[in-house]
Amino acid sequence: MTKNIHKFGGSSLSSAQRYKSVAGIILEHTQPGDCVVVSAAGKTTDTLVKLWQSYQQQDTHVIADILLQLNNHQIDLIEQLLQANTKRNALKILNEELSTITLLAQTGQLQEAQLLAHGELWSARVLAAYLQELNVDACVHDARALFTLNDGQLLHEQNTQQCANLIAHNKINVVTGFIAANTAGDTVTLGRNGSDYSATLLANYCHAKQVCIWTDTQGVFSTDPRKVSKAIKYAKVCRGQANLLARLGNPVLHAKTLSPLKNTDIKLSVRSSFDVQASSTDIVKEGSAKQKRFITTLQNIDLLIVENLSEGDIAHVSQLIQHSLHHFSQNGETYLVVPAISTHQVISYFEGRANINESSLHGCAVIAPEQDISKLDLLAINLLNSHAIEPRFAHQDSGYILLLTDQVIDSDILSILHDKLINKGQEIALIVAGLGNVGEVFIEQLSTQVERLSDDFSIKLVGLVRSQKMLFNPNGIGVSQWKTQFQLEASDYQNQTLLNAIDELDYEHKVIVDITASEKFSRLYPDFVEMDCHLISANKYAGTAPTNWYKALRTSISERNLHWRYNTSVGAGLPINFALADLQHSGDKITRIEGVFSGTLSWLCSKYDGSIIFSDLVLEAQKMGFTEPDPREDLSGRDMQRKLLILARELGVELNLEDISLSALMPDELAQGSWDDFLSKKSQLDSFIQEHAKRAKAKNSVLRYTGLLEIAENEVIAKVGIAYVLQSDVLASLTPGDNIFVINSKWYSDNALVIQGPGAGKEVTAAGVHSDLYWLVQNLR
Ligand SMILES: NC(=O)c1ccc[n+]([C@@H]2O[C@H](COP(=O)([O-])OP(=O)(O)OC[C@H]3O[C@@H](n4cnc5c(N)ncnc54)[C@H](O)[C@@H]3O)[C@@H](O)[C@H]2O)c1
Ligand SMILES: N[C@@H](CCO)C(=O)O
Repeated sequence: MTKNIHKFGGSSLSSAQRYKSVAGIILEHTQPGDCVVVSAAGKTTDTLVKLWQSYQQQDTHVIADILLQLNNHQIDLIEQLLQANTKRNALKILNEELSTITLLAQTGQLQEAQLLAHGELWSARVLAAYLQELNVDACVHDARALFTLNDGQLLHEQNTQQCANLIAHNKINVVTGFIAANTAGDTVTLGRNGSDYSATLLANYCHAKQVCIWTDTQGVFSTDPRKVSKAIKYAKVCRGQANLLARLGNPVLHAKTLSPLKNTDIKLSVRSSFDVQASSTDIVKEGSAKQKRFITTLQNIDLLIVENLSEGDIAHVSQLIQHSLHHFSQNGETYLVVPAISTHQVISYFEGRANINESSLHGCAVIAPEQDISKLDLLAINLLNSHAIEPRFAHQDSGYILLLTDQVIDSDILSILHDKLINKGQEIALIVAGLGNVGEVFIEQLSTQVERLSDDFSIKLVGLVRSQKMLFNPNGIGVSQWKTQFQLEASDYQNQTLLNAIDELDYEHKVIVDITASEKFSRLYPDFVEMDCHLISANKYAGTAPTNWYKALRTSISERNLHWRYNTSVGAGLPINFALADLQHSGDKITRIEGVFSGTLSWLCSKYDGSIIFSDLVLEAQKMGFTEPDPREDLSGRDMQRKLLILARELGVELNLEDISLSALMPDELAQGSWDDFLSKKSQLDSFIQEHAKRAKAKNSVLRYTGLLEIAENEVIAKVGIAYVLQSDVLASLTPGDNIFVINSKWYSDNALVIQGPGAGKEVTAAGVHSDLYWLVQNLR
């Protein structure tokens, strides 16, 4: 049974490498019976159109050149993808076909649709053959045997039957997009972007569950992401809005692509074949997704007034000019928005019923939930006016505003409009993992923060995650009663359950706040990023992961325009990362950071004077919420080593943890075993500390634990460890629990910049996580 239809466009098949990637996607995402619809490879259709034009002009030289170009491109693909007999066969057929085209061109018998059909025939054949070489049971279908039209109308019943007869249930069916046949058996095309249409038609005829359009964008965005970097990718868009978008200038989907889905449950997804891990946009039935805000631009259009415009006219004209059309009524007149290039054709079609009302217009359309339209209309006009753009024609209708102007809406204006019209009122879903010392306080402080940020965004807490249990409610969890709700409703935690729940969220933005101390949880970051989640981490594991993993994470975060904030991973709430970033942005070069970067070790060393045994102080620090869940992470120096690595990476220094030398503040053998094992041997720690304190005292010094990062031209020194500091040293009189960062740079060379203050503690850390949330939201504005 056919469950899924996958469609790959020309850009997804533009080279042998791209074919290989597509084959990889097919291997992973299809099952026997599924169909794979393909467009012509790369720019093949454009080249075939040029060939047709040259044929009409009888330009034999150009015809020969283009044929050579097509031949070379196909040979290149076949040579790189196929082997032995399959390759020889494919080359032979290609040679025969190109000879036939040459002959038909010479004898004046070339037919346009039949010529254009070659693009899809070639790509389907090569892909199917390549799949067979990979031992995939694949067959190829010429869609002219599946889709028949009579006088431009698809014969749905007949086509359903043809698909039932021909689509193989035990193979992967590779189907040519774009082409069909008429009742006489002649080739016809389904128009530009016809392959998307082929895919949804096929889904309808085969009663498939889902169509996936694999393309070169990651989905449907609030506006063109190439022009506006803050464009928001939506996880779900309902069909009504998708349809409106298609008619009002969004190039990702076309109105006719959506038509076969009407009155069906077929899900349509748009995803990137270039970034397979990126999440999709799903086009879902009305009511299954929230209404979103979009802005599209229009260029070079004419506005016609048409008498007695019927749905049949719209269908005919769209077919005629190969373009989605939008029409509306205003003051008793019916208007039709037409690409200026096609106006002449449209006017002739209407035989006197259509007149040009306005010509050579540009402009934009804002699509939004019904209740927002009036206020956005006014705001949009004011914004355009303030940039000296006076709309020549304006129309407000159900769910959209159309503003037609003399000037092109360039990316600068589009960004401003997007900021003010689309970026307001967005919803942010917050998932908080780790409800320990810091996590609890973070949630206690959350309602006041949500209120403070509510001017721009509506923030909803939708997920709470502990190591064993999780509570997830896409509509929001009551912040004040989260504990009771968690006790009553939390279910067992599993990574996949959490990932599925996040994937289903229909929010403009998703933020994972990781306040766990779990390495395992940090390993999910790439999955979160693939689902377009922003990250806030108090957890230090991702920031100190091996360089390759860390860099790959950073790359995919930046490719998706996401944010990752982790200020509390060093110095708790102290603004250390801000300061370093600021110095670097202002052209400074940091050469050295020295100090105490552990709240726990600062507190322990400053408090220890021999009157209370050291291990009791450790237990007290643990109780106060200073230590890591296992305080040996602090005592071993590992936690401070992590912080030094995070600082180094902030400064662009490529290090791994093992590059930072470390001496522990405890005997090595205490690192083994459970926390209880440690407690049973804690006297060893006490003797160890006693011994060091004695040695320090003998040198008129005190025991401290310090870190140093020194960045010279050819050398980086990075170390954390025990230090004996003179009584007169600033570190000797450090307030217990304080961190100190002594920063030297080009500008702070003799007199260092010093940042000092509490470096651990649940309140300051929770506040630091809120600061990260605040700045993340500012970045989204
Ligand atoms: N305490 C501080 O002063 C401070 C300061 C800066 C940064 N941090 C960092 O904040 C994080 C939390 O510190 P804390 O003091 O609140 O620790 P904590 O041990 O009190 O809390 C951590 C919580 O995370 C939960 N958890 C563990 N594994 C999990 C998983 N896989 N999924 C979901 N939840 C999981 C635990 O059950 C626990 O409730 C740590 O990474 C720590 O390094 C703490
Ligand atoms: N355990 C850590 C918490 C802050 O990262 C410390 O004491 O510094």
